[in-house]
Amino acid sequence: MPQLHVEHVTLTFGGLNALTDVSLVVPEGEIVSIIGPNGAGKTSLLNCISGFYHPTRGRITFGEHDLSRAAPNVVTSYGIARAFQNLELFRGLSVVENLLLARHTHLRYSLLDSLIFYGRASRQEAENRAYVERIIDFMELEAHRHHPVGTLAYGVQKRVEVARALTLAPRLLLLDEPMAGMNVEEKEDMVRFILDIQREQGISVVLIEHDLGVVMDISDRIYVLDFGQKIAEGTPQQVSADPRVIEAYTGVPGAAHAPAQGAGA
Ligand SMILES: Nc1ncnc2c1ncn2[C@@H]1O[C@H](COP(=O)(O)OP(=O)(O)OP(=O)(O)O)[C@@H](O)[C@H]1O
Repeated sequence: MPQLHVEHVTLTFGGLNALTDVSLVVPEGEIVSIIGPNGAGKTSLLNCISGFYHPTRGRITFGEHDLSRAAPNVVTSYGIARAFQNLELFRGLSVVENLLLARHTHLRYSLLDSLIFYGRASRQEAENRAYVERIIDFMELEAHRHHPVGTLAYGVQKRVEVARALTLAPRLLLLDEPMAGMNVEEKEDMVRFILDIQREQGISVVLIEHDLGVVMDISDRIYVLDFGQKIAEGTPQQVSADPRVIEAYTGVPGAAHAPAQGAGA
């Protein structure tokens, strides 16, 4: 499975550097979190990886693919899917319809294909439905499958958003604050799903999350951004003991003995 490499990426908007010389690696099958205070550049980095922004300088690769100038649909075709902070779902459509639509958009076959290769198109259609049903089972959405997404509890909608990304059969999943706005029970469920995605499906995960308790619990590796620069990286233990991280979160210089965990962002 390919690794993601972000190499010396700088992203500039007008005079502002949203990212300055940021490098990171996401090894196969690992959960890598990106944390940092508000405005640190986390979403900008995710936007660069997923093709919504292109780095001003630097390079991003996924296996043999260069993502630095790739459009979002091309990045998706390389096996990278993203679940969005603000849900990208059709609220009037049911869970099944949303997932089928996402899978169709990804695995498009033309009208001509459908006419000439009718058998192939209908077989593909049956496979799509079976695939979507497996994702529904995996994300425990059976009870909601025919409900319009807009009528579901917020925590369930976030789960559908992750399911939508999974229908693209990714090898790397980008999760932008998947637990924002959730209660404790919903967060525990989401943590379990993220761990299952990693362990059972072998999918690598890049996670942006403000709940540092969750981040410390489930990450293999953490990168810390502040004002667009990488200020620390390492295991949860290393990062939570790093004085630069504690200072970035608390604003207290040299507060080396204050616990970073639960500092909030
Ligand atoms: N499209 C844009 N145009 C101009 N500035 C932008 C744009 N996108 C992001 N920025 C700026 O880049 C900086 C980093 O923003 P970004 O949203 O990446 O931070 P973040 O760490 O994700 O913050 P948060 O935790 O609040 O979501 C901010 O100063 C932001 O205002």
